[in-house]
Amino acid sequence: MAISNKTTGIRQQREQLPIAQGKDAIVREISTNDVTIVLGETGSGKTTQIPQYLIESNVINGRIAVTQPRRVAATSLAARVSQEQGKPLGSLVGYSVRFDEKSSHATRIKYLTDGMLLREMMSDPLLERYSAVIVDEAHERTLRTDLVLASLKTILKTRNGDIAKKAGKQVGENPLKVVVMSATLDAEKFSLFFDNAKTLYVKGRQHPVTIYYTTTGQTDYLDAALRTFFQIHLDQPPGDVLIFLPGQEDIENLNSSIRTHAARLPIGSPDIVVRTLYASLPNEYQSKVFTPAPQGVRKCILATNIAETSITIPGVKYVIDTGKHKEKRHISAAKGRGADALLTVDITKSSAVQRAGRAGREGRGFCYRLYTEESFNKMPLSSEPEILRTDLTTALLQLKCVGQDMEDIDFMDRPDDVAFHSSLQTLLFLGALDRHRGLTELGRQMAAFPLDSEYSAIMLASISFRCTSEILAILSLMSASSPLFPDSSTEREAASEVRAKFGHASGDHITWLNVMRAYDEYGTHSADRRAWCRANFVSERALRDASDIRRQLQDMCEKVGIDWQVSAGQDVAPILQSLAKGLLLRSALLRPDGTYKQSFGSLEIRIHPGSALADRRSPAIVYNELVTTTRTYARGVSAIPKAYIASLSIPIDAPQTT
Ligand SMILES: Nc1ncnc2c1ncn2[C@@H]1O[C@H](COP(=O)(O)OP(=O)(O)OP(=O)(O)O)[C@@H](O)[C@H]1O
Repeated sequence: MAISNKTTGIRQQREQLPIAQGKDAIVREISTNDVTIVLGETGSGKTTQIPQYLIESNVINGRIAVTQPRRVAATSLAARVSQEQGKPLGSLVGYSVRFDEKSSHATRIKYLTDGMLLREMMSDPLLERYSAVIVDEAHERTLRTDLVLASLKTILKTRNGDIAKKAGKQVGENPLKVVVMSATLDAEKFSLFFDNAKTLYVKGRQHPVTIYYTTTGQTDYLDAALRTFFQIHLDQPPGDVLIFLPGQEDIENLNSSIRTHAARLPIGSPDIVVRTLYASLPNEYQSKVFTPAPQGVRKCILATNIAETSITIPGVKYVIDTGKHKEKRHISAAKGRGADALLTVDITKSSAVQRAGRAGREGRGFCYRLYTEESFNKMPLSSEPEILRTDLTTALLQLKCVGQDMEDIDFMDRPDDVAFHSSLQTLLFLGALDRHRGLTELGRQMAAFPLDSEYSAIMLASISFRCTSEILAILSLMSASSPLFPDSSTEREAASEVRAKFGHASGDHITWLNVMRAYDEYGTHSADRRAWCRANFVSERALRDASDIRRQLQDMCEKVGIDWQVSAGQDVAPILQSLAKGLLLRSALLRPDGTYKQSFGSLEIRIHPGSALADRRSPAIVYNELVTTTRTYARGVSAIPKAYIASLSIPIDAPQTT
């Protein structure tokens, strides 16, 4: 029968993974140590197998959390492991990512983003609902991974160590096991951080991956990727191709070049289907990359580094690695607020190894590195931890809510004082902390929403300004994964004419609200809505995504007793007041030359050309974000009365310590 064949097939696959040989040793070590570091080659079976071994061998009788830096990894791993267990997704094996969860009381293995685990700590500071936490892909050192690692170190002391003893609790009553995993981490550093934790090495990879390098450096990585893809397509046996590119724009460009070239191939050449995968693509589109191509068709997946770790895309035999990725860097201003810059930079050795590891998961694989072997050898092992180059405001607030102070926490790498101080000021200004750095009731309410602190502050301000319905629509669009107005250059002119009817003199936020209102009124029939979006050059994806997010925020409001239906009608003043409450530290004043200067910082800013306010001179503005390319641009901009800024007393000095 088909089902039992499938089950036998999966069982055999599990048994053939390199990790299967070390199963007993792994189980034994984890059962005897509080913390274990597991280092094993990509594809050896760490992420899918270790949680199952721990459950199957009864070493862990409670629940296991397995963290992932990215949501697509969490959801696809949960799907795979429930299939291996022969159980529906959300029963024995589940997942939890922001705005999406599939788990139940029966769930024993939960794959979740590290951000979601931090969120769970707010209601369960010692993570007592878990008997084991597995931190996967720890080499990535995302901000949240570092926060999870630091928190686990504190939790271990309470649940397993001295503090439990002192509190009169029997040590071992509900001890926690921690496993830290990766294919490419600096095991010694992690082991030292966890008081000389035991390191296990899983030997061997399932299938060999042959690596090719270019003989000279490539100046145009898009052109090189295009040529390499067609060489594979025309000369190599069947197998899907995964191409790593820095960002969405490159993905879209290469997508259209591949389509154009494919149309010109000689008759009889195999067909090509192109799929894309990047963070701002909504879930349902992301999961399309996992659907097999029809027989005889070669699938080409264009992805950013979100496909770099943890995931297995069935069918992928060839990987093309451009050697580039985008990295967010926080540029600190000499005084006050800085800006985030998204830069295209060379990848690290860890990334190169992980990328190659996406081939060879089901059979022999091939990786074409579009750089020289010498460049590879010169790459640093891993990138600078995110905690050293990012804004810390929301992290700081979350830690406060679980009773931890960033100053007292033992981090693997400590953020510098400037970044720390600027985040403290933001929280003080938003009213989340008092002058003694104590958490306020408002701060606790802010942290309860899965939004950045500034956005939560806007949300809570809307209650007193009586415009929660409108603010929820705006915040949902601000949190949606793709932009409302896609910037396709071919349609730019036509688009701007049509969109003008939604435009509002105050700027982008009310313009977005107008679009969402029109979309809401247009009815619920999905074909009609799609046609309406196309005719108006707005992204249906963004609106659908925003509608989902709004529904979840509405549910959360209901849970905490906020009436989300309160509306300001056509009056925009309360909406702008609420926005200003959260965004005032992101405000700027017009200068005579038409540029802007931050009100609480020293950066010179221009309004992004895609903004509704691009051609206007508004005396004072607030913005969602700053993006630095050759210049610094404000995106998501609204004009506000200058008096809002002047009237505020900003506690700009260092907060007092007690
Ligand atoms: N969705 C899937 N479809 C088919 N095979 C899969 C799938 N997920 C995993 N596998 C198989 O299981 C193997 C082990 O995957 P797993 O994610 O556990 O490896 P890993 O050691 O954690 O690797 P990495 O560090 O690259 O994440 C893969 O190489 C592949 O053969």
